[in-house]
Amino acid sequence: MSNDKLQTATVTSADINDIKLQESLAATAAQPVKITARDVKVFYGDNQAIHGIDLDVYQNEVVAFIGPSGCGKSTFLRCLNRMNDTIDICRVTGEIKLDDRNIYDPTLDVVQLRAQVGMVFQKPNPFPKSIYENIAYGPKLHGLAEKKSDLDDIVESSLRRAGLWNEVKDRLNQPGTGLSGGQQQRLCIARTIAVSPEVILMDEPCSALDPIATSIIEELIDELKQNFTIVIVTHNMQQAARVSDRTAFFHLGNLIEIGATNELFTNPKQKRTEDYITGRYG
Ligand SMILES: Nc1ncnc2c1ncn2[C@@H]1O[C@H](COP(=O)(O)OP(=O)(O)OP(=O)(O)O)[C@@H](O)[C@H]1O
Repeated sequence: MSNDKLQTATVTSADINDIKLQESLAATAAQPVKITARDVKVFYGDNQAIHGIDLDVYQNEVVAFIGPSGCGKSTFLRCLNRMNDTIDICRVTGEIKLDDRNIYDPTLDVVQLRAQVGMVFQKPNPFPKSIYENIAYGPKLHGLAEKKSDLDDIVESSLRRAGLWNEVKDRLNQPGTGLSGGQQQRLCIARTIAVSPEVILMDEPCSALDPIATSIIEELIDELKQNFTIVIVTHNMQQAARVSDRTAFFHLGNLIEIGATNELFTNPKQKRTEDYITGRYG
């Protein structure tokens, strides 16, 4: 929480200037809706963590979720690929659609959904396998490669797209866990990309990384949005300002405001948003 406070007070005009607002707004408006969430509520046992959220995510945009600790950012993010299913006491109501498909449809294949809507976690979590196998595992599971050469191609292209190929091409058989933290996180991004997702969810993907590794991931996010829709939870408002087209501010399980990132940071519509971004609470 104190971390929040440190970071909230210092979104500078330089950060804001980094945002290509006009481009991103035009791009966003022109894109179809990829994810539709309506009246989403989440309960952990008797405790309601999310209170009826409505939100659209457009194709090929980057949306950042910000808000104080415990406001429900991760909980809502995990709804988008049914990761909350893995928590016994968690119950989700409302409707979430990926394109036109209700992802809570009981006949839906959840493993397939999580390939379509991949996830990168706070702490890099490579499998205890080689770099090659970390990437190849998903495509093998989903039957995406018929021959070894197809698999090799997927491994190479995924590592290239995650900006890691040149650093690991000569050590593909070494353990993924032997890479640096930033490299491990890019390996996890490559692993996500390898099964051809449409959406990538990132839950504080840089919080365990140093500033250099963080800036590499942020640049990568900018490239990935050419091909993917990205939703990122971040505690770091400068990061939200740098990487996202739109920002959603959450508070106490409610979505208070969502808008173009520089609008939200420079001219928030809600008092609670303003108080948060100016560091009045964290
Ligand atoms: N597995 C769980 N079991 C029970 N309650 C949970 C669980 N995960 C989250 N919660 C509760 O749900 C609420 C929202 O938590 P969540 O982690 O989604 O917030 P957050 O905004 O992502 O927080 P942070 O920024 O600290 O990660 C909190 O009250 C939290 O205690």
